[in-house]
Amino acid sequence: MNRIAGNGSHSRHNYRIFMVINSVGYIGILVHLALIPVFYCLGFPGLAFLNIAGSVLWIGAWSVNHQGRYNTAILLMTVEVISHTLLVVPTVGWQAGFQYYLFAAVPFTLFNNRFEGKAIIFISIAFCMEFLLLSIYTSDHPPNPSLPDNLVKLFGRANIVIAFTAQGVISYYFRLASIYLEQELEKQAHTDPLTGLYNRRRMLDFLLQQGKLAEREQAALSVAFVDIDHFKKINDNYGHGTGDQVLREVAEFVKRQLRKGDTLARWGGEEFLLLLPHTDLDGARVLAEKICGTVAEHVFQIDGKDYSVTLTIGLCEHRTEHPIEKSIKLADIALYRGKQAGRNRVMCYS
Ligand SMILES: Nc1nc2c(ncn2[C@@H]2O[C@H](COP(=O)(O)OP(=O)(O)OP(=O)(O)O)[C@@H](O)[C@H]2O)c(=O)[nH]1
Repeated sequence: MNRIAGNGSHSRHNYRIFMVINSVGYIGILVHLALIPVFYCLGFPGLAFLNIAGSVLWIGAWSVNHQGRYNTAILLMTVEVISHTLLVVPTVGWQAGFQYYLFAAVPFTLFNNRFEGKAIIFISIAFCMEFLLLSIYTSDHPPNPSLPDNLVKLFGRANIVIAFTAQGVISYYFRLASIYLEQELEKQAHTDPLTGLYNRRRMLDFLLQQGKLAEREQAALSVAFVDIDHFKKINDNYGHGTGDQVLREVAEFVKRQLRKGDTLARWGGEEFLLLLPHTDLDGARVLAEKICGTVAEHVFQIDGKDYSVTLTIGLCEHRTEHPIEKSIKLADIALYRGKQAGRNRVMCYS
């Protein structure tokens, strides 16, 4: 179980499971506690006792949920709903509507990630069979004669409202979970997992967008390749893990020096691409010099050891009569020339 121990908090993945059990748990506890005196006063001590047992199970489920034992909580709640409806519906009658809780129980059990495939189908069919059997054996019978008609109607309507509320709570958290997963997938498709920067695919979208915008507004736009010098040596001398960490640290360090509208992406390997809207070549050069200088002076601390790196930056101002792909190529040529000229420098394409 993926629980963050110690402070009673739950990992984001399990948070929704925790919340749905917690919310449904409050409903279950309140309803069962409220029904104890009701059934007792109506002369059904057996049903009052059943609600005491039900309350104990719901409180138990609520409590184990707070300990991070979500599957146990779901199991306790499911057992309670099945046995409770099985005993109450034949006693008070179909019209009192206690069978509606079986509808909410089906999606609820699907939250239990221990159940898969066949188990889910079996459990769903079991709920359906119970509902059908209760319908066959009780729906044609009049309500229990010891219960006043008005009370049976009140039970029937209250149970519909409560079962719908429980269903709503469960659906709401299902929805949150699926929205969260969609966002996660989208983020993963656009993000470089090592540095957390945009990946090449997303950067291409930005480049095309900004290229069109620059053309429409006749605004300046610059692109720059930022490349770590002799990065292979870092890998060879200190290992791939340190190389990864250097990549992360450099990415973070460069990102901190950018303006809000600038975009930095990992283009591949030890190479980053920088997109600078509303920036002409002079402005881009000033920024690139600053980045180059600060990185060269900075000491990166990784696992208690000091590392220094330098960058070579190849710059190009985008000309709107060309496609943006051409500017990327020209910035790459500038980078190559910078490397040839001795590295640790900014080279502009001219
Ligand atoms: N640790 C790590 N290394 C990577 C990653 N991606 C690429 N590399 C390494 O980066 C190195 C790039 O080497 P080269 O292309 O020769 O460039 P360089 O050593 O930086 O030399 P110059 O760019 O010419 O200064 C290779 O050794 C790749 O294996 C990565 O994600 N993590």
